[in-house]
Amino acid sequence: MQSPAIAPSILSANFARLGEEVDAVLAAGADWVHFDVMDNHYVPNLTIGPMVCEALRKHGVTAPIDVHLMVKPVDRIVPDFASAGASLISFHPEASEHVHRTVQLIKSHGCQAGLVLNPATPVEVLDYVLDELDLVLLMSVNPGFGGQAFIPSALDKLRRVRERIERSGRPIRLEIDGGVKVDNIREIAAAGADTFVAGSAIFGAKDYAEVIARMREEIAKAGTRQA
Ligand SMILES: O=C(CO)[C@@H](O)[C@H](O)COP(=O)(O)O
Ligand SMILES: [Co+2]
Repeated sequence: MQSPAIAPSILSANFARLGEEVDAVLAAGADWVHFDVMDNHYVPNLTIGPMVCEALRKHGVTAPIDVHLMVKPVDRIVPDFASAGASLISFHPEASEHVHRTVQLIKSHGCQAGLVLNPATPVEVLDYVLDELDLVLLMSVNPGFGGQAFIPSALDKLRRVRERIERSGRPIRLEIDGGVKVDNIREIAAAGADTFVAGSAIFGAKDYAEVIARMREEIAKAGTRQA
């Protein structure tokens, strides 16, 4: 398993002060910046694009930017995000005509590639592409909005994907996204996640550092219990 990474979703940040919000959350101990891209077509919401990613890089953000594409079609926006400074680019298989080709496209632009599984997308979608991936992102809410409740069936799905990753023998990250809080992150980590997106739980708190520290403590407890 990879070392735990906490990736605050900027969907819940104050967009009027985005640069400061990202600086604050990284200073508070976050590892990555989770960047939710929505197109009002694949999902019923509209957010931010490559220009905002580039603006964060120009602002001085050096942490990995974890781009979660909820757009259809996917391929034509990939090069723009790569040039804008994305570190990882993940997409939903339902939004790509040719999943394997999109993975290769992302990697050919120098980014790490992830595939995102919606709550009702079966894990078998990974069967012929897992060996090409750097990350699997499991949605524990339906994509489109922050602040939704964690769907409990994601725990069993995490275990099933974790088994597949272990069998592959490759250092593939397993990321969970949606409804992650201090009070459920231990169970989520014990089920096999190593990368944790949290939007409302972090940006909705007064003290970002305190929430991130408590999340890390809970993740560490899951590790102790597994050992
Ligand atoms: O991709 C998405 C929603 O589609 C997420 O990244 C959310 O933004 C996570 O928000 P919380 O559930 O943690 O508030
Ligand atoms: Co997301």
